[in-house]
Amino acid sequence: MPVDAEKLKSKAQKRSIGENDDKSSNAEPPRKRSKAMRLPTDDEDAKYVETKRALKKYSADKTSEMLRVIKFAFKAPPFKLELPVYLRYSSYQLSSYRDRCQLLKDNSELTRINVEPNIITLNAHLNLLERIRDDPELNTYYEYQETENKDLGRCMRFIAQRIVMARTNNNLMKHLLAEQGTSTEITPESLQEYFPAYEPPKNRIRIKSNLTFNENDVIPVYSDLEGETLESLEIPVTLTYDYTDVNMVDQFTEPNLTKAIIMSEENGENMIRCTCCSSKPIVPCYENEKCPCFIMNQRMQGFQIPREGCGKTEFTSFKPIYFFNPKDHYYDHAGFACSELCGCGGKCTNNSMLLPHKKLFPLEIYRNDPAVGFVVRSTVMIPAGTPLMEFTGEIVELKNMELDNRDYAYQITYSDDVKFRRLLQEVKFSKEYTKLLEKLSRKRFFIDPKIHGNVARTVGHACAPNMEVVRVFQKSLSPAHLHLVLVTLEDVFPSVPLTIDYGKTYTDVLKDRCRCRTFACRRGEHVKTYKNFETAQLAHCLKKIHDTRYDKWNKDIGKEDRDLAKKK
Ligand SMILES: C[S@@+](CC[C@H](N)C(=O)[O-])C[C@H]1O[C@@H](n2cnc3c(N)ncnc32)[C@H](O)[C@@H]1O
Repeated sequence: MPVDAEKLKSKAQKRSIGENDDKSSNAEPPRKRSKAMRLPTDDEDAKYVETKRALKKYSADKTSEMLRVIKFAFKAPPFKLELPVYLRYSSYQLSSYRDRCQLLKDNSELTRINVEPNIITLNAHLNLLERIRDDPELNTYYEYQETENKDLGRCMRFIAQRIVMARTNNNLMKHLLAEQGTSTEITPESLQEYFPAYEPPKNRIRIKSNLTFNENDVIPVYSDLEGETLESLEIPVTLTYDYTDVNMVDQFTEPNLTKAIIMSEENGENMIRCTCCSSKPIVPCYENEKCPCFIMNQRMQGFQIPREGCGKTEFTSFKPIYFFNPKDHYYDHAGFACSELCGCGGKCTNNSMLLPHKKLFPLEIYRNDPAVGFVVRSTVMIPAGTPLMEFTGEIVELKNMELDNRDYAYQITYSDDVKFRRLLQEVKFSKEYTKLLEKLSRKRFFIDPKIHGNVARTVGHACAPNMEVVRVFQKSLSPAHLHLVLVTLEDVFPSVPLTIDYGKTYTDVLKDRCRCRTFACRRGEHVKTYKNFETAQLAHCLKKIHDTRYDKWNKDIGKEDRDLAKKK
C-alpha cells in the first residue's frame, strides 16, 4: 500500500533478516501454539466484561456525543493488557467491536473439517440467489449477473491498460525489461499457467468459524498449509485484531480530524445530506437533480478526464462501477453517497455503500502460502464492477502511525490532490470549516487497520489485481467522512483470491519477493517472462481466460442443467 518509501524500506530490511524469512522457509520446525497464547486471568477478564458493557451502552443509545470507550489491546506474545483510552468514532454507530481476547478464548474452535469444493460452490451460489430473492431492495433493483457479462470486453481493456501503465511508469521495471533476454509471446495459452484455480484441500483446518462475530456476515478462517497439524498450528497475531465495520478516529492523537467531525455535526452548513423521500422502497436520489448528495456525486465524477467513446464511471447503488481510465486512478475516482442522515436514510439509488454494507457475497480467509499469509476469496462468483467491501480501520496521520502498522495501512489523502482541493473551494461550507478541510487535505492521512480493521486488511497484493480501491464520501468532505471501497475489476470466480495493487512504493520495497504469481508481476520470479505487453492483445487473452473460467463455473453451479430443466 502506498506509504513512505524510506520508512518501509527500513522495515523491509528488518523483516528480511527476521520474521518474514522465517515464515517463508519450509524447513522451519513447527512451533508450539502454547508459546503464543495465554488466556486472560480472572482480573483481566473482569475488566474486559466491564468494557464490553460500556460499549453496549454506547451502541444502544447511538448518540454522537463524546463518549469514553476503553479499549483493551491484548498483545501476544507475551500476553499484555493495555488500557489506552479510545474515544470518538467517526461513524454514528458502533456496529461491531470485538476484542482480541475473544480470539484467544476461542482457541477451542480450532478444528478439522471435510469439504467438497463443488458442493460448497453450488450451495453458496444457491444461497446467494435466495438472499437476493428475499431482499425487497435487491430483488427489485439489483441484477446479479448470472448470464454472460456484455461489458466484459471493456473491463478487460481497462485491466490491460492498467497493467501496461503500471509497468511503463516504473523505472526499475523499465530497466529490467531493457536487459537482454527472450520474451514469451502473449497468447491465452501462454498466460493460462498464471491463472491456476485454487481448490482448497478436502480436509481443512478451520481456525475460526466466524471472524466478524456478526451472524449476517460470516467469514470463516482456514489454514491450508501443507503438512500442518492441529498441534503444530500457531494462530498468528495478525489474526487477532478488533473487527470493526466502521472507521475510527482517536480524538487525542487526531484533534484536528475530531474538530472537523464536530464542525460538520454542529453546523448544518458543513454537512451534506438530502431530504428526498418517496413511497418506493428505494428512493431515486440518483435521478433527482435537486438532491444535494447526487449533485456532489456528479461534481466528483467531474474529476474524471473524458475519454473519447467512453462514458464516466458512475457511483450508484446497484449498477456496476466500471472504470475507463487507469491514469491517476485514485485522484480521478471519487463518489458521494447518501447516508443514514439523509431523508432517504441511505436507501436510495445514490448510495454506492449500500451493497458493500449488505455483505451479500460470502467471503472466506485462508492461507496456503506461508510467505504471503492469509488472503481472501469468495465462495460465489462476484461480477465485475461490484463495490464489494469497505476497507476500515483507524484514520490516522502518518506521523502518528506506528511503524509496524505501515504495511497494512492505506494512504487516503495526498498533498497533490489538486482536483479535490479545487472542489473544496467551490462548496459552500463555513469559511472556518473550508480552511480546516484544506489544511487536512494536505496532510498524509491513512486508514490503519492493524489494530481495528475488517476483512479488507487481509486482501493480498497482486501486480495484476482483480479489485481497485476508490473513495466514497458520505455526510461531508473531511478525511473522517471518506470511505475506501474495493470494487471488482472483472468477474471474480470462487477459485481466485481477491487482490488489490498495494502500489509502486510497496512493490519496490518487496524487491524480488512478490508472490502474486500473476503474469504481470513487477517484483517476482517471472518479471521478465513477458517483456512487451500490447493492450489490445492482452485484453483479448484476458477475455479468453475469463471465458474458460466462466464455463467451468457454469458447470460447478449446475447452471446448464437448471437451464435445461427450465426449458423442459
Ligand atoms: C495487508 S497485509 C495482507 C494480509 C496478510 N497476508 C496477513 O496474513 O495478515 C500485507 C502483508 O501480506 C503479505 N503479502 C500480501 N501480498 C503479498 C505478495 N503478493 N507477495 C508477498 N507477500 C504478500 C506481506 O507479508 C505483506 O506485508
